[in-house]
Amino acid sequence: MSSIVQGKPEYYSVGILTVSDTCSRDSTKDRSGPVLKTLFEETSQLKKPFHVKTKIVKDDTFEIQKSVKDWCDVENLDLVVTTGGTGFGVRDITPEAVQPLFEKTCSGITYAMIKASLEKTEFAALSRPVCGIRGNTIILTIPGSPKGAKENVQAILNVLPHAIDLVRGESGENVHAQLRVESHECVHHDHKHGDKHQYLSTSLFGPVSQRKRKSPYPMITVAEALNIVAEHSNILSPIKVPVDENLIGMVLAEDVVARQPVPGYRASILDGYAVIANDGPGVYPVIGVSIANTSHLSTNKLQPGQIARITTGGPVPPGATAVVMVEDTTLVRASEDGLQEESVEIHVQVSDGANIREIGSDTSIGTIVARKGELFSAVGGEIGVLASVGVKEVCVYRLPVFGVLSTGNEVIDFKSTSELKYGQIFDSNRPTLLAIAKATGFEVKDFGIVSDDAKELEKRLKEALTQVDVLVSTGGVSMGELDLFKPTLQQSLGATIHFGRVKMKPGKPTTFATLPGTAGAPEKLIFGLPGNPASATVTFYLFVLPALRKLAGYENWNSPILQAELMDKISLDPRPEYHRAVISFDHSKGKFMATSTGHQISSRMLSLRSCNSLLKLPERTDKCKELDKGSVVDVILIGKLNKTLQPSLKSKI
Ligand SMILES: Nc1nc2c(c(=O)[nH]1)N[C@H]1C(S)=C(S)[C@@H](COP(=O)(O)OP(=O)(O)OC[C@H]3O[C@@H](n4cnc5c(N)ncnc54)[C@H](O)[C@@H]3O)O[C@H]1N2
Ligand code: MOO
Ligand SMILES: [Mg+2]
Repeated sequence: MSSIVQGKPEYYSVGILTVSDTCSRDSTKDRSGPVLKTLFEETSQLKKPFHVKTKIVKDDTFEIQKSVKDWCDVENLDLVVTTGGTGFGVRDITPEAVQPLFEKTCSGITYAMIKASLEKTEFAALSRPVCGIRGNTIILTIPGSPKGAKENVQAILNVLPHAIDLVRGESGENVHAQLRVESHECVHHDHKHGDKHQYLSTSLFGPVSQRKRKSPYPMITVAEALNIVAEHSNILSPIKVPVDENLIGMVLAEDVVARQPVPGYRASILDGYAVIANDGPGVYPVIGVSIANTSHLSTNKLQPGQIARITTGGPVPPGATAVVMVEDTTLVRASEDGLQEESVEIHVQVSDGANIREIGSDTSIGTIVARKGELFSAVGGEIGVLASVGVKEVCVYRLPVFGVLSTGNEVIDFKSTSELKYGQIFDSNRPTLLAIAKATGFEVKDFGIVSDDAKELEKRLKEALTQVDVLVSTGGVSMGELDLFKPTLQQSLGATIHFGRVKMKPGKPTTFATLPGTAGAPEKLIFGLPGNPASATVTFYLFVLPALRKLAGYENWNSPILQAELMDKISLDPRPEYHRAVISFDHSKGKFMATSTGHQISSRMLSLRSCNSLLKLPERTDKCKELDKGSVVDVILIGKLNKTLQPSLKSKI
């Protein structure tokens, strides 16, 4: 079987890094970045297209180095161009920050740029560009003025493609070989079924024989990954919405002040008689009625020696100073028809104000009834508070909309067929993530299943990204030749991948990227979760859900952590493990108890059945290979506490 498909890479990837304190504060001030972007993009019509991404950093050595290193080491861009910070100013440190990152210097390119600039102005002598190579990336540091920047790049534009080809390791022979293979259609035959899959992917991102055999993504810790996600999960802008049950799960973006008191009138707390407390016990005529709606108020101001019938919530008639409950009275005389009370005996002495809710005694005018940052919890009380003071609309942070997408040639919608062909598998990730969205109250859009085809994937990702704030894809993020998610993000979408591997089990190849929003829209967050079902679910809870909560303005965006005692011993994994478990509060012991959902292989969907928590287990060491029964571990609560556990239950879960 010839599965090797050749094809020259279709893009030159370029990162333009604007280095400027001013532009980092206000990106609209950046002129050289956009000028360079246009220059490269226009040039792309001449040869292979340049795919350009841009970023702005402060005049800060660490920030400059981090961005350049990410683009070289993680994203493997072909070219990194910094603009700014190459002059004689005190804050100009770009050459000093970048030069230590070079593995080779490119004095010819530096010379060509300076020479071209000097031909325009002698002040070009005051620029200090340095150019070099790191890994497979060429790095140029050029001036910050749009004119100077453009001249510098124009001076070397013709030689750049060839320079990049050489740095990529493409000898002339190689290029010819690629051209030869490109003229053939490259088709892989599935022997079992005779299906044809065109491996367009590999022709976009290079032949499988030249794939990386080590992941270029450093393995970062979960804490580091969470920090990166949090850094990019910026609260969305506020919107005005009606006060109703749809507010559940939203966070207030303003303080809300009561503009009317509760109660708005002096209200009775009991069913009984409005009295003048000083009158004391005795027999009194019932001169009127007040039931809980002013339209039924039929009493004038009470005079001493008079009482009025009243219901709970009824307005206390003027002149009355207290209410006596009906149980503390007896009927003395009824009307002739026997239907009405004419006089009643009051048996008790009450004090002034007894059983009356004064105006504003529950909520006075001017009280802050809800604070900015407050969450409309599932308990619902906050909505009732607003309704009680007649607030009809409030400003809340917009809830993020996220999209869900499964990838994989073998992944089949379980609703589309009941019979799988050899090698196929039902898509369990999408239904799981859609269900989590429902349970957590976030709006989700379903973008279906995409085959392992780079062009299809690119199309679907682009389409999805126009409709969502956060995109969650599963599958295709590891080391296989059809794992196209990362290269598609980087090379076709121009997204920045912030991490591509996390030290955790399950979820090692978890990927997080961002794409700048257009026309002032917020940055789009993109999560590439591993295809294995347990990995996709765990990483959604660990990384995506907190991000959604943070975008929605939650102050506590992480899932709650409890401590629980293990009901059985558990072997440890070489990676820190997020072990699916059921926890329950044991009232006799006064603590949470935890039991495993069984075999934890990442493909086993059943490890999530009944699961309400993830045990945070440490990585295995020579000293500690397992945790004994009775050990206490941190537990991330992801579900409800609705099970009572006995040890014997474990095998039945
Ligand atoms: N050489 C290496 N191979 C793998 C590594 C590695 O480090 N080096 N990592 C392994 C780990 S860990 C994981 S996790 C998986 C992640 O795989 P991908 O994200 O690339 O996902 P796929 O290859 O597309 O699929 C993996 C697995 O999951 C099944 N799958 C995919 N999507 C779904 C779905 N929607 N519903 C149900 N099942 C799904 C798919 O059929 C595969 O069996 O990579 C390891 N490999
Ligand atoms: O890290 Mo992978 O998610 O184990 O199976
Ligand atoms: Mg894979």
